[in-house]
Amino acid sequence: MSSDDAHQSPIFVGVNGAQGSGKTTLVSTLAEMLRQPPHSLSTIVLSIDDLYLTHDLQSELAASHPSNPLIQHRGQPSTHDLPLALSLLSDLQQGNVTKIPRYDKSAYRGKGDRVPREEWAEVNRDRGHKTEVVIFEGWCVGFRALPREDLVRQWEGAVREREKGVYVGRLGWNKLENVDFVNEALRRYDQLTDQLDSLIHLDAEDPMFVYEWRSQSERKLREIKGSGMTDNQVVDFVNGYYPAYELFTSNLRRGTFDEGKGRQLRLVIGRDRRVREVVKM
Ligand SMILES: Nc1ncnc2c1ncn2[C@@H]1O[C@H](COP(=O)(O)OP(=O)(O)OP(=O)(O)O)[C@@H](O)[C@H]1O
Repeated sequence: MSSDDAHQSPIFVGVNGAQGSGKTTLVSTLAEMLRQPPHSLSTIVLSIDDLYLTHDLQSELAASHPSNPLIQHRGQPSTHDLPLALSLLSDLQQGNVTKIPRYDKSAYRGKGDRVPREEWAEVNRDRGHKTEVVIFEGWCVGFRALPREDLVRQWEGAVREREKGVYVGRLGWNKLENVDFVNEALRRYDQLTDQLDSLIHLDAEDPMFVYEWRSQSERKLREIKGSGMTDNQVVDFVNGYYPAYELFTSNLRRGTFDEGKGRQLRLVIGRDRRVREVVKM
């Protein structure tokens, strides 16, 4: 048997957390720990943000659904390149030499575009050091679509709350067909989620923290680089994502995997991003 035949598939660890919840900090620490003795595991970090559609394909998607504000820019399920993601995961699984896509969020004045392939990093070239752990992070990694009747029930509830003036989220401001489009697109992401061996969920005690966290990072950008979103721009920006947190977080809290205990870790974090509770599921 050749050494390639003996290749063992890497372990795929998903990391889900709202924007600004501390995913990058967690995954870089985790990757570094795994690379060091006594583990000494060849570990790569993959972000779903690097798998967004190219600028051209995103523009086509937006133009083909002009009345859906949720998909006019990158972010929601449907705005990632699933065929690219699936072929990448398959290559990693098989230990093939492959390149890791990269996305530049600053291209096209912040609209973003994929970086040319020649600039992607290559992995698995060295037969003796095949990837053993893949950490796959992103704000929607591990999310599962809702059965349509649940989606409709949640959306109707949000609309009723909005009419009574007690509503704090964003879901109820959207048309059902728009959130339905995202939910149906997410169903296709099962092909990615089903390849995960385990998932770490950074679960904000209150998902509304995301507005504050984003404001903090934009304020820092303004200080360092002289440009960054104002607080009002942050509210508009996060509004575009927020319905997904409302829809898909409770499902994730129940567990993303049907089978196998001990595959999911829920870290409940407070406003200061410190862990308040650890739940092994
Ligand atoms: N455990 C923690 N305790 C306190 N602060 C933290 C913790 N983890 C991260 N932070 C801080 O929170 C901020 C956001 O962290 P980070 O960039 O890791 O989040 P993120 O989820 O990757 O954000 P984004 O989705 O916007 O890329 C950073 O300033 C980081 O230093």
